[in-house]
Order: sequence, then structure tokens, then C-alpha cells
Amino acid sequence: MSTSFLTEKQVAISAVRRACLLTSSVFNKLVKNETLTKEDKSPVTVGDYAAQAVVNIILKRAFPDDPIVGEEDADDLKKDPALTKRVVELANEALQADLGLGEMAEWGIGPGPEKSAEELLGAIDQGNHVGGPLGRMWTLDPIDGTKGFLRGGQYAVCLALIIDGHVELGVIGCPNLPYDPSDPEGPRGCIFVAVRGQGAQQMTLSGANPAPVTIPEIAPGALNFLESVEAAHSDHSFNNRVSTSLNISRAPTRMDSQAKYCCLARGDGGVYLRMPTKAGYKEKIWDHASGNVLVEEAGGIVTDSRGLALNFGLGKTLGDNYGVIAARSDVHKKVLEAVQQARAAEEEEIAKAKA
Ligand SMILES: Nc1ncnc2c1ncn2[C@@H]1O[C@H](COP(=O)(O)O)[C@@H](O)[C@H]1OP(=O)(O)O
Ligand SMILES: [Mg+2]
Ligand SMILES: [Mg+2]
Ligand SMILES: [Mg+2]
Repeated sequence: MSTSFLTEKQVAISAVRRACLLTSSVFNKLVKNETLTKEDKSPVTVGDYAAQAVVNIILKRAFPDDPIVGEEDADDLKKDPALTKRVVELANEALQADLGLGEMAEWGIGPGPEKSAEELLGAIDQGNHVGGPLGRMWTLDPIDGTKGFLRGGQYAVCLALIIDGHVELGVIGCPNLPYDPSDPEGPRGCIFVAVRGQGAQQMTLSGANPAPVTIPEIAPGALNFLESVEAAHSDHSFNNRVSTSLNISRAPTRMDSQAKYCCLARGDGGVYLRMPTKAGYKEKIWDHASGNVLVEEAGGIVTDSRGLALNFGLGKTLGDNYGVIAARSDVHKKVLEAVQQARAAEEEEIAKAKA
């Protein structure tokens, strides 16, 4: 098997583009127009299921033997015929759309035949692999940043190829992210692609204007933190403590989803820092795999708060990794030190309070 991953890359881009088309259509039909009635299921649920069905159908068409670790399963969907009908309509619309640019019949990429409800439910459940240390597997978050999706803010469709516990390819679709960070009101919709050893790039959602991305050197005074909007997902006060100790004066940029890794990769914010807010939460591999290879290929380093590499070979979660720090290598070193000092100070305070 070739290790250039050319086919894998084209297939993954096509799958993510079709899923983004679908999630945008769910947003426009169900969220923006506020057409939801009480009986309607959450548009997030519809979008999650349908996007996972679309991506899995495309992956399995090209790589029938590859297992997929997907966030969703179809157990609840199977009990709900009305929701299933909606998912089937939306998934087929996205699978049959003519995307034009970048679709190549010779790669087996392009509009596909209509799928039955049974086939689509089956496709969602093909994302049931549990992960592990050996072999090839894909991991998929069909909508990452569901809160952002509902707000009309940032969310991402995230797909990655993991081989023997290492992320080799990552594709992230960000339908609401401006293509040009210096023109925040300009055209929105980007796809970020990274292949291990081959660099990182971004392109528009239609596949146009591919351009390499690398993390630029950022003057210490211009650095800022990229962090979750949701206070329950990452510890804002800890980030504040760390940024204060690093004399960072710029306010953090808060956004949902792996769009944060994408912004970091193109120099739009200098540090990704995510510390758990409650003991026992284990980060999921689909929430970090694509962003991991993207940031590393853009010249950054990604570790946990102890400086350890993230371990994608332990199953569905990152196991014992605690927190995530991502930044350009020079910045990463300083942030890791500051994080460890802040953790020590925090522990000391807790011990004092208990005494
Ligand atoms: N307690 C938690 N701590 C950290 N991440 C969480 C927690 N609960 C959910 N998440 C996940 O964080 C991701 C979003 O991160 P962010 O806030 O940076 O956008 C989602 O995938 C979300 O999972 P889920 O999709 O199941 O809600
Ligand atoms: Mg997620
Ligand atoms: Mg999700
Ligand atoms: Mg979820």
C-alpha cells in the first residue's frame, strides 16, 4: 500500500465536503429559519446522524475493510421513524449533490446512488469500532462543537486516519470559518488538510485556493489563547492564570470545536490550551485526532499538560493524557513550563485550604 495517502486524502476531503454541505443545509433549514416545532428532534441530532452516514458511506465505498471509530451510533435513531426519514432525505441529498471541483470518478469519488434507510442506518453503525493500538482506522466527529453549530458560530466536521496509534491524515471542514483571517467579514468556509510528512494546507469549502499553512512566529505581546466557549469543556480560570504568568495581555479567543486547532495552524491565535474541568473526563480521539496532525504538520507541537504526546492507540479516549497544549515549538516550551507551575501552585492552594 502506498504511504503517500493520495487516495485517502481525496476520499476524506470529498467525504468532509459532502458532510459540510449537509450540516449547512441542516442549519439553514432547521436552525436559521426557526422552523423547529416541538415535535422536531434537535437539528444537531439530525445533522450528527446524517453527516456520520454520509462520511461512512463514502469511506466504505473506497476502503471497505477499514474500521471507523465514529462518535454516533444508530440505536436511538432506529426507534424513531420520523427522524430516520429526515436523516435519509438529508443524507441522500448530500451523497447525490454535484460538488464539481475536486471530484474524480477515477478515484471512485463523486455523486453516489440513492441509499435506503436500512443502508444509511447500517452505515452509521459502521462507525462502531472501538479503536486500539494496531492497524488502520478512521475516526470521525460528524459535528464537533454542537453548541457552536446551534449558535451559528464555529463547528467542524473532523475526519482522521490513524495507523498503529498514530494520526497520519486529518481533514477538518469548518463551514463558518472565514477563509482569510485578516478579512473576518469575508467569505466563509474552509477545509484544512494535513498528511504526516507532507505539510498542512487550507482550501475553500468548494476545494478552491489550496494554500499551505504554517504557524508563524508570533511576538510574545501578540500571542493569545484559543479556548472553548463552554466553561464546562475547559478550565477558563486555569487558562487565565497561565496567560497572566506569561504576560499575555490579549484576551483569549473563545470558539467551539477543532476550528481552534485550524486557527492555531494558520497563526490566528498562538496557543491552544484545554484543561479538564472535572476529574475523570477523558478526551475522545475524534475530538483531537485531525487537529493533532494538522498542528504538527503546520510546525507545532501537541502534548498533554505533562508534556506527553497524545496517545491515539488506547481505544476511544486519550486514556491517561491530562489536558492538551498545542503551539509552535518555541511557544509550547514556555506554555508547558507555565502550565506545570500553575498546576503546582493550584495544588499548593488546595492543600493549604484543606489544612
Ligand atoms: N466535560 C467535558 N470536558 C471536555 N470536553 C467535553 C466535555 N463534555 C463534552 N466535551 C466535548 O468537547 C467537545 C467540544 O469542545 P469545545 O468546547 O472546545 O468546542 C465536544 O466534542 C464535546 O463533546 P460532545 O460532542 O459529546 O458534546
Ligand atoms: Mg466533538
Ligand atoms: Mg460531535
Ligand atoms: Mg456529541
